Amino acid sequence: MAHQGNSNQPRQDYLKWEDYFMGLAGLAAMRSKDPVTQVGACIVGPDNSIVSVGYNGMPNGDDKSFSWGKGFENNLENKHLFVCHAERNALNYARANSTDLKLCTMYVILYPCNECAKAIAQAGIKKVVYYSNKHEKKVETIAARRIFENLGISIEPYTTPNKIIVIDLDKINRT
Ligand SMILES: O=c1ccn([C@H]2C[C@H](O)[C@@H](COP(=O)(O)O)O2)c(=O)[nH]1
Ligand SMILES: [Zn+2]
Repeated sequence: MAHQGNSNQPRQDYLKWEDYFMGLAGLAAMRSKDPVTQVGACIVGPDNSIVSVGYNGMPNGDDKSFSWGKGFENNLENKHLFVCHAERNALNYARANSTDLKLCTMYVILYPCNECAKAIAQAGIKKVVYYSNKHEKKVETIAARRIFENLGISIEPYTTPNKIIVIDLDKINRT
């Protein structure tokens, strides 16, 4: 029997495309400084090329002038009025590179809010795959769903059972 390392067969447990793209969105989310909800988005071209990634963060990464709090009576102490959403950051980066997004798909960790849904629609993206819908009862999410439905933008949950993707950087040294 051939030693595994000498096999002439391709690996079978390689990362499938959907897992790769959602994994990249998850990796981008790990850059977020939001203490509660870290969101990442990955925009993918029709040829499976990575067009852009983004995550939620304060404008220009300024964490000193803005609070990451929420639930404060004074809305100006809450993060929500200030934080730039992952989807918008990914769209802005793609636009800065003049990419036509019409045939692209967006993979995103959280179901987009209404503002992101509008930006996705304006960019011409026709397919969105999301991981969590933990804010599904919020009016922003309900409005987003209406935008997607009315404009015929496909919004699908990520269904792959692969919820944990381990990145073992040192594996290369053991094989
Ligand atoms: O479409 C969206 C919606 C939300 N976000 C970001 C904005 C905030 O940083 C968090 C939400 O915080 P909660 O504590 O869960 O209210 O998610 C986003 O990037 N994209
Ligand atoms: Zn949003």
